[in-house]
Amino acid sequence: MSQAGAFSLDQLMELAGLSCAQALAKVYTRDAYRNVLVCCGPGNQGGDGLVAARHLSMFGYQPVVCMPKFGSKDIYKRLHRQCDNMDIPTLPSDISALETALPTTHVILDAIFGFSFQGPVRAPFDAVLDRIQRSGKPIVSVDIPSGWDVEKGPDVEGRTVIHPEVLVSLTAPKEGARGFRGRHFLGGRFVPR
Ligand SMILES: NC(=O)C1=CN([C@@H]2O[C@H](COP(=O)(O)OP(=O)(O)OC[C@H]3O[C@@H](n4cnc5c(N)ncnc54)[C@H](OP(=O)(O)O)[C@@H]3O)[C@@H](O)[C@H]2O)[C@@H](O)CC1
Repeated sequence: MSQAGAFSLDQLMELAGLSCAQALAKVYTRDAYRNVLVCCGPGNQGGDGLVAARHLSMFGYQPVVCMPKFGSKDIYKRLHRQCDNMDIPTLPSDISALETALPTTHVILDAIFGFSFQGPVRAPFDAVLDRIQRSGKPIVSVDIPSGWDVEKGPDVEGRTVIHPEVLVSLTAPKEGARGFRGRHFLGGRFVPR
């Protein structure tokens, strides 16, 4: 990871979010999948999601941000302000707003939990994972699908987990994603081969 240390968190997040937006755009064309619901968690992965929303907007998509709980770091506020400045809407934090948005959503970017997630899923994200997984919409997950154990993968008893069609691993695929059989991209290439 020595080369990753040469970048600031802002730069790492920018590269990660851009990779995610590019991967989504490669699989889901703007003409057929214009409405992208960008679901963000309270950690750095949520920051990746905010960056991706900005780039998706520049690519001609119509992203909507779902961020039911804001993390405390200043960087998330700055990234969210950039989305505001680009007129990218953010849903109200209640679950009914997400339920209302899902029928008109074409594709979901799952930027909820990354490698620091540890189960079981706590509110409000338990309901968020349930609704987006049950929506039947195609999902693109960032780094590790939300709800999956970063080492052991998706088979966690009694837990709703996201089953994406596309995964964008960042820097290197995580051990838990070994069994993933969908379309798999590697983004944020900060380390040597
Ligand atoms: N590191 C890097 O260089 C870079 C990393 N990058 C990206 O960041 C990701 C890792 O980011 P991270 O470490 O901030 O944590 P992440 O997984 O987003 O979220 C943790 C948050 O979730 C929460 N939470 C946890 N468990 C929970 C539960 N059971 N139920 C409910 N909530 C739970 C918990 O919040 P809290 O408990 O404080 O409310 C905590 O704050 C990584 O996968 C990659 O995508 C890129 O930006 C490039 C640079």
